[in-house]
Amino acid sequence: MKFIQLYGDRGLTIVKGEGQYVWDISGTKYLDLHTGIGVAFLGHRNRRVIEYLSRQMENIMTLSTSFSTPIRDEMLKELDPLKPDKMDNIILLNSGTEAVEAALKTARKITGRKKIIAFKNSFHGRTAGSLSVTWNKRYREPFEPLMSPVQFLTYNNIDELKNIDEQTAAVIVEPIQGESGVIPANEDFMKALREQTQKVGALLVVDEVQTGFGRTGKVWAYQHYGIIPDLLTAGKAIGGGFPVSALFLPDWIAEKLEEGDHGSTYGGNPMAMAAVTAASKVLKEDNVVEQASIKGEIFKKILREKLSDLKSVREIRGKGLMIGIEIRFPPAIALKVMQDERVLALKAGSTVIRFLAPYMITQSDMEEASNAARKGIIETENKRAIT
Ligand SMILES: Cc1ncc(COP(=O)(O)O)c(C=O)c1O
Repeated sequence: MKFIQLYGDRGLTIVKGEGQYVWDISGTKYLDLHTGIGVAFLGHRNRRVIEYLSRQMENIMTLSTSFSTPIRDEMLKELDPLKPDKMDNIILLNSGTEAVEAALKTARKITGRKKIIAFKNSFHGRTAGSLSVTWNKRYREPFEPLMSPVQFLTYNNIDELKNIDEQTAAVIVEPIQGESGVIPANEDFMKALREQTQKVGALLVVDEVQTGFGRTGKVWAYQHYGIIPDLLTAGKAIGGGFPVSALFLPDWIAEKLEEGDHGSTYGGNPMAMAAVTAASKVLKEDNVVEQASIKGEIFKKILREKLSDLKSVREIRGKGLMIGIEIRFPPAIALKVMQDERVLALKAGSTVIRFLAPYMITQSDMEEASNAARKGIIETENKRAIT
């Protein structure tokens, strides 16, 4: 049997993770700012998550949501203070792309309209619906025709928002575009987007699969913008390492959904609910959101101190602990050098080194990551013969 490699192979065999670190098979320790593409924001093997998952495993591991079970009530109670504004309802699924599918289907059903608007450079997943609203043609075109009509507008361009009209069911937006290069939305743009969607009766879906659950220094990244969306998708960090995603909805939308409108065999399984319960407790008890905000500023400052003199560094940006270093070249060489220096990071877009750091990252970790990035970028410059 062979394993089909659909992601680039990093050439490492990892055998253990703890907090912000992972170890390879030879016992070498790495600072992990890759975190399974942003999943381990609460650290590897978070104690609370292990405690809740272990306890749940002793009771029951699988149960259809047709049956109630105590962990569901506990999860709802723990999530309540964290829920997005006015969104009292949740549908649990298993991956980010599934949450996006659920959002798009819900928008079409609620509005009775077909057209979806997304943005250039967006990434929302790789199943048919979410792929339809993902910008990169390389991911999308081999599988067309997909869901339609879909129109892509320019991110952060207020003029183009006039394309959102009475035919539009929903607009889906990442508050910070993650996969395409850690690109934050502007506040004016998000406000205008909220205004225009409200004006024409289109739903505003914020895709917070990557930005959500504290990473950007707010529980939800839309909270940086003084707006309230209609639907919110979450994934990655919300299960503390366990695969789970969610669609959050307000009453007025949830009331219109009926049995059979959506579903998933594994969605809302007891293990996932135990994981979300534990993750929600950690977020509150450990002041994760505040830590992400403060540490993000420190990390950016250290990165700027260590990297700003390099000719190929264009910008260091991001919110909280979602940080990108834009360079003038593809980041592959730099990422390899960093890995050799025992720091794992990931690429975003075609020229960005991305850090999705866990909240327990320390200042000395940040120094180490910045030093590794410096070495990686200098090596890239040398190989490209920049003077
Ligand atoms: C904003 C956003 N939406 C959706 C997805 C898809 O999530 P998943 O890979 O869990 O399906 C991602 C994954 O990176 C993402 O960043």
